Amino acid sequence: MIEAKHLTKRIHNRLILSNVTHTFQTGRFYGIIGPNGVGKSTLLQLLSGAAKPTSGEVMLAGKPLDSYAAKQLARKLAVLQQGGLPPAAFTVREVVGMGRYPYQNWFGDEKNDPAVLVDRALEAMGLTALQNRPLERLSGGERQRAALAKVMVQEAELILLDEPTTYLDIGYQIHLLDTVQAWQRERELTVIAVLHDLNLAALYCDQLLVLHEGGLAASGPPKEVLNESLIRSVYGASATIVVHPATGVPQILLQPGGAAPLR
Ligand SMILES: Nc1ncnc2c1ncn2[C@@H]1O[C@H](COP(=O)(O)OP(=O)(O)OP(=O)(O)O)[C@@H](O)[C@H]1O
Repeated sequence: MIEAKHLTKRIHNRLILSNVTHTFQTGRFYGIIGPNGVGKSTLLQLLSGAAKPTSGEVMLAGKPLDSYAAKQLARKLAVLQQGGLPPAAFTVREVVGMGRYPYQNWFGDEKNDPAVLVDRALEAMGLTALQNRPLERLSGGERQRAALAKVMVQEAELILLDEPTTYLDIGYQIHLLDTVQAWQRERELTVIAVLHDLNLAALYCDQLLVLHEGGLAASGPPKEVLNESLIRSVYGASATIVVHPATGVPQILLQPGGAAPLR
């Protein structure tokens, strides 16, 4: 369980987040949604410890986040950064193997051979054939899949994903989220993902948190949270909500010409 307690974040004296409080329960899939620049990545950075709140605190398994040593924290939580991995000369296999660093000693060795784990993650992400190719010679989507494979081998119980479907075509978007969901359910992981695609968010998340004007505008299951007036007030867009015929979750049909002037 991870708790955001009264988190406030100012950047260069500008208030980005104000008094955000939420408890993320173990074994659930959360989506953080909201318009561009509202503070979704900032909230994820506060939850991962990559940034410090101006006030408030994050509690992980009942202890303040900053009481964890770096490697200890990396065994508990893994992060997929926005934009994934930079192009680099390391091979896909080497980069995915780097996800094991929290378990390695000074010499880069660990007790058990991680090769099987790396093989499994490469296979799950459809990267087996590309494993010896340097990252700099992959497409954006392939690099994004490598980034997720690296997160998988980290074997953390809390997974923070910042726009994980960026660069992916619709086939790989579904494949990636299916993989994350199967893995989350099998191991009772907690997943917190920043998602822009509200339809994907409704399909995969148990709970949605809607950020608007520095705070939580709404939170709850997609069926309770996603409605036409929320889409209009938060995004300034006109939408029609329909019920997905197979899953029963809300899906959004956008209406051309229905946008408010840019904020
Ligand atoms: N290092 C920084 N210096 C100055 N402003 C920053 C910095 N990092 C973020 N911000 C500002 O903080 C606000 C929140 O940024 P954040 O990246 O959290 O938004 P977001 O909701 O994830 O946006 P997007 O959907 O566009 O990715 C933005 O207005 C951004 O310009």
